Amino acid sequence: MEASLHFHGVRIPCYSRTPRLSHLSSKPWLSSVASPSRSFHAAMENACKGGSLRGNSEKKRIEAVLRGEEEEEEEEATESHGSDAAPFTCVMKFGGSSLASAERIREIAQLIVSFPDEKPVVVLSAMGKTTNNLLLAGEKAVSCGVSNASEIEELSFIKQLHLRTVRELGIDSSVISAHLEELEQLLKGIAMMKELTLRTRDYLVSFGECMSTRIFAAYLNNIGVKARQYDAFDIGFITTDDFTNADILEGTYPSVAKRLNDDWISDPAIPVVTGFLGKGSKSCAVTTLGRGGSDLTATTIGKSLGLREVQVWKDVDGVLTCDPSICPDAEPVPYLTFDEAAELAYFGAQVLHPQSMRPARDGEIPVRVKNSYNPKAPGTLITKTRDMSKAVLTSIVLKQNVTLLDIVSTRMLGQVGFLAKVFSTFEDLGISVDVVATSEVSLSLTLDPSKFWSRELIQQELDKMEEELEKIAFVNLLQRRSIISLIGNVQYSSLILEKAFHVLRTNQVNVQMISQGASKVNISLIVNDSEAEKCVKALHHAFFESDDLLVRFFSVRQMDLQQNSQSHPVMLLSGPPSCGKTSLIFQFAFNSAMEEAHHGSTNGKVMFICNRRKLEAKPPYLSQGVDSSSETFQRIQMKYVDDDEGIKKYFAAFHLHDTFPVAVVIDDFGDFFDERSCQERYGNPRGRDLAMVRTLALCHNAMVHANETSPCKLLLSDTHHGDSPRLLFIYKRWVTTIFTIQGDGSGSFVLKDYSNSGRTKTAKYSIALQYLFLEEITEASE
Ligand SMILES: Nc1ncnc2c1ncn2[C@@H]1O[C@H](COP(=O)(O)OP(=O)(O)O)[C@@H](O)[C@H]1O
Ligand SMILES: N[C@@H](CC(=O)OP(=O)(O)O)C(=O)O
Repeated sequence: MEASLHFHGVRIPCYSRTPRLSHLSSKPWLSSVASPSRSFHAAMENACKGGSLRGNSEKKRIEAVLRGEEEEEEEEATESHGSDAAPFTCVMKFGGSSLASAERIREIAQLIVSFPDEKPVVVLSAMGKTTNNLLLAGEKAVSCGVSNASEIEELSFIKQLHLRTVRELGIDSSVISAHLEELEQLLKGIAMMKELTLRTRDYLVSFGECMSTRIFAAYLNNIGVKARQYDAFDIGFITTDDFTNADILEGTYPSVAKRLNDDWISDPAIPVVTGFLGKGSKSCAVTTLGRGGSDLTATTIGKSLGLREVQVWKDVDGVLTCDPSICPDAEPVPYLTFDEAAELAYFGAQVLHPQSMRPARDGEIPVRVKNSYNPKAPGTLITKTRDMSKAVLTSIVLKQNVTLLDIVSTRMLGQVGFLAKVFSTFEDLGISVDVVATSEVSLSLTLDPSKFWSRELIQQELDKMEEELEKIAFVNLLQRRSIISLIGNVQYSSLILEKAFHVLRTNQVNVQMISQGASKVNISLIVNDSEAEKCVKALHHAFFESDDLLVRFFSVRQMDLQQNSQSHPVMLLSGPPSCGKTSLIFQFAFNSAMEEAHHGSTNGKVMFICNRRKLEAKPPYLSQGVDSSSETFQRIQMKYVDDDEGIKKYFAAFHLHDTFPVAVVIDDFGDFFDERSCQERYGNPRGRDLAMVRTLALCHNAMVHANETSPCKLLLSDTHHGDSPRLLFIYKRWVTTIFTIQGDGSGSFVLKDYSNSGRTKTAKYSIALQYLFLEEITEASE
């Protein structure tokens, strides 16, 4: 008899945040992508003297703003921000890695079309490595001389890439030819001026996004998907004037909403918007939002339109447990909160822009990080809250080349205002601080080496800072340090730290500073740069890669559930009566099913074989935090059998299955073998042993067969009544891993795993109030 466990499914949170358009303009705001004069003079005038904005419509708007007509426009825009018409459903942002060639552009266009229910706003970065090439070209132009500017290698790369792409996509090259010409003129201008100001640098890099969006919109139109290109600086992205690192200003939200909504209403077309770019509120020049800033463009549009979701399409399966270039085995993190994602990005994970979570958090717009190379992978969903009860460690992030500062007050203990003085010095010098640990008279902190990845702290700034601080304190500046951030549930900080310090001690690394932020999601450890990567690898291995079978018996955060090594296909859990074995193996089944769900498998099932009567009399206790309405339960198939024949039948037909379960769990395996009937069947006083051995051999063969196709584990539980597991000698032949349970005399139980060579892992747990409580996990050398 086979049955499925039926629980109520989890409802996916639905954010119905329809923008309200109460006051629709009858006069459509016609989009204008007219090119200004593309001459050298125009380019330099724009970049160097303050123009920087392409298009007459833009100039008119700026004049209107300067004439004080801005408020009226903002008011109108605010009204339009809140209407009931909802032309758009989501933002789809594609980074440079997703747009590296004509072939990739075709795939992305198909990907967009493959979601017929979505009405997206598309946000694009520059193609491939174009931004880097533009920056390099600009730097070379400073010193190469005007006559050589056209020959700059990176300019040729950019031209070749874009011209080849339009040719291969069958688009008229006129969509980008004016930009390519202007770009060359601009580089000549830089060569003539022999300088590259931050303002010019922003204007220079803006060509990347301006061209990619024009190509993409033209291609969509070519394949019959109506699209309209937008330069962000043309549709209301107003920023501070911090060139290379500008901040979005509040006025952006209503302006962008109005422009996109109005255009849609007058002439529906998929908007294709430049990521990364804005317009300085004072200078009216093109600004950029810091490297990787298209993510911020995407979430800003999401908030501005109150959309259901922002999708950020990358070249990885979501936010990973670590930078894959350091840990190739890094795994996707299925769920994150905005706080975790922001902390992760701020502390150096290149996958998201550090500021990009702010609009999403403010507007409560879920962000989904997906892989454009592998759209079926579930990716990472970032929301305001998630179930943290299961979360221990989410991800490990490394930020290198950090400066550590030890500051000790020169005055007596208890000096009032010491910290205030120190921080006002940083404020005066415009230096931002990352990690802080303090006592009343001393302070250790790290300085942000590159404010949002664009600005390096230069030696003069450090000297000045030292000089100022030495007026009130002894200062010790330590460079080339790294911050290792452990992002996770700081409620389990003792557990995290215990494990982390064990790893660091084993690797003979001394931690120079440690800080647990108020964010409740981050513990930062400071180590020497030279040791940092080694530490991160070891920590990642310990937290995410270790073959930690023991944790599978308890409620754990999804990411702790790494694929078990195939060296443990058959396992036995042996313990005394009433020690919670059924609960432990049920949790194991649940965790295996959950892992399948998070790996995106649709058909991964777990088979739970047991005696129905016994299960109903003593149902398993779930660990606290396991959601009993979870859809994961539907992946667990119950198979009720009465005796060993039932088990044998199941495994005898195992090879006939098209797909195999990811795990088979058998509760109270030994109890299925009745002494007397086995003796009669085999005509042998040791009939029961014989029956068990034969069934185990069958089980083992079935596992070997299944594992040739896909990973499949078998977990048996059995009861022992003494110090050693009953019939251990029989099991030993067929079972690869044995877990034993013993009472510890104080009401708790101790579960031991001997499978890690040289080390014994022990989990202490108890059963109270109908829950299974994991008290601690310890590891000791044998
Ligand atoms: N924790 C992490 N999770 C995912 N990716 C990371 C992480 N840390 C660093 N990365 C790197 O970030 C890259 C994805 O970001 P990015 O290159 O900016 O994508 P795109 O160009 O599509 O915007 C990945 O290729 C990966 O190498
Ligand atoms: N093109 C810009 C902006 C951006 O967001 O790029 P990407 O999404 O490819 O990281 C950069 O390289 O910084």
